[in-house]
Amino acid sequence: MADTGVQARRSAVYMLDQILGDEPRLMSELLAGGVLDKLPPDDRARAQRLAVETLRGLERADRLLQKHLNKQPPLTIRNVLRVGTVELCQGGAAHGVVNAMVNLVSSHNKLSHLKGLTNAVLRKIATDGPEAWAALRAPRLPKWLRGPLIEAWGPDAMAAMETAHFAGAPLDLTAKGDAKALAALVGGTLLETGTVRVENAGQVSTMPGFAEGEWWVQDAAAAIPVQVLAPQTGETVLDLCAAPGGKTMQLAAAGAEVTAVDSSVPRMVRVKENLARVGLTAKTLTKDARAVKGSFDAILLDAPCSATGTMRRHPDLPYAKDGSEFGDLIELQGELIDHAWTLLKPGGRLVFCTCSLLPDEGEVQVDEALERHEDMTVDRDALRRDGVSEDWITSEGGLRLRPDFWADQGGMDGFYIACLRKAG
Ligand SMILES: C[S@@+](CC[C@H](N)C(=O)[O-])C[C@H]1O[C@@H](n2cnc3c(N)ncnc32)[C@H](O)[C@@H]1O
Repeated sequence: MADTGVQARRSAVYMLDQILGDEPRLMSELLAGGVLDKLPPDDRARAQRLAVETLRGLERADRLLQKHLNKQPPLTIRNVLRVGTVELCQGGAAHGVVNAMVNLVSSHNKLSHLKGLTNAVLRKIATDGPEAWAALRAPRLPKWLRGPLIEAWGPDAMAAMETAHFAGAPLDLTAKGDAKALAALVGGTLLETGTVRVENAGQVSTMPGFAEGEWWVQDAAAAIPVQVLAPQTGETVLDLCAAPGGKTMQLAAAGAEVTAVDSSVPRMVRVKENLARVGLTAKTLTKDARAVKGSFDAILLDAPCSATGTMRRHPDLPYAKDGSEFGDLIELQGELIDHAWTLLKPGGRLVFCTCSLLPDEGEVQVDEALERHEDMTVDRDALRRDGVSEDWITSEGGLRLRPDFWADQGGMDGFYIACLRKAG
């Protein structure tokens, strides 16, 4: 019998039930908990793609669906309809999508009586949905996050960022060696900053050079902090908050003597696995960065943060979070900067970065750190790298990267990066 895709769709709906439910979970937590482990690899990829695409287009899907619903059905049926709507409006074959969704509902213990509704609504969407979909605005972020981001960057930038979130993200790779050779190997584009960008990539682990450890996945923006740090062969470099190790691998590939620290046991296992796959070495310490001792030539602090810069890759974040834990993270970031400063040799440099769009986790952190530390200055010259625009340099001397930058090349994650020099 032909694969009807019911299993992948059922798993996508289950993930959406969890992410959008009363006790919201992040997709990364669900995946780490093995939510898709029982599916064959193709279905796993399909389920994840369907859930991600549905979250990206959630507002559009809900707008189309509200025309056909007199009252809100239970969350699972809403998610069935949302997944079906997104598929239908993005070119899915009407017959296949509607049948799969009706089968999915028919086999549900408690909701099978809603198969008629599912059938009727999705048939209407199949008829008038695709044209209406294309005319709708790019989905907006939920208010709790939209407000602070408009305050920080203004309404036009917000709209551009929402367009970038809806567009999603290509696959970005960092080469262990020659980036030009990697671009040729994987059929990607070499960006000015040295990242290799691949459009419409398939399964990562089957791509050329993966098994040989010739590259790792890393967003173009996330590769810039290590370039700003500019590690030299033989320098002692402390990589604080290192897991899963993208920047650790960059530092080690540059020939630095790297000590990588992360407080998470399972995430540190991933650092070790990643280093082993690419054949690079670093000393690893699983502990709180605030308990680290020693003295280093250079330090990279990729602090835990809201991760709001990564929403084009993680569209679950604005739904699974509500900002309530951001205050604690902002406080921790300040503590981490202060402790890292005690570990830096005179004349050394600390690169502080976060994958956040909130100034409190970037520009404001640096402003406040400069007030606390008389021996700290900002090194603007360190930011002048190939592909890095002068326009991205902020008043206090950091680098502000946003998802709407490089829009014609596929965008980049949001990041903040600053290089802080200690007096010699
Ligand atoms: C943004 S991620 C780091 C990404 C990593 N640098 C990379 O490039 O792959 C932040 C990390 O900080 C770690 N973390 C959170 N609080 C920490 C603490 N107090 N000490 C050390 N690591 C911490 C988390 O476990 C998480 O792995």
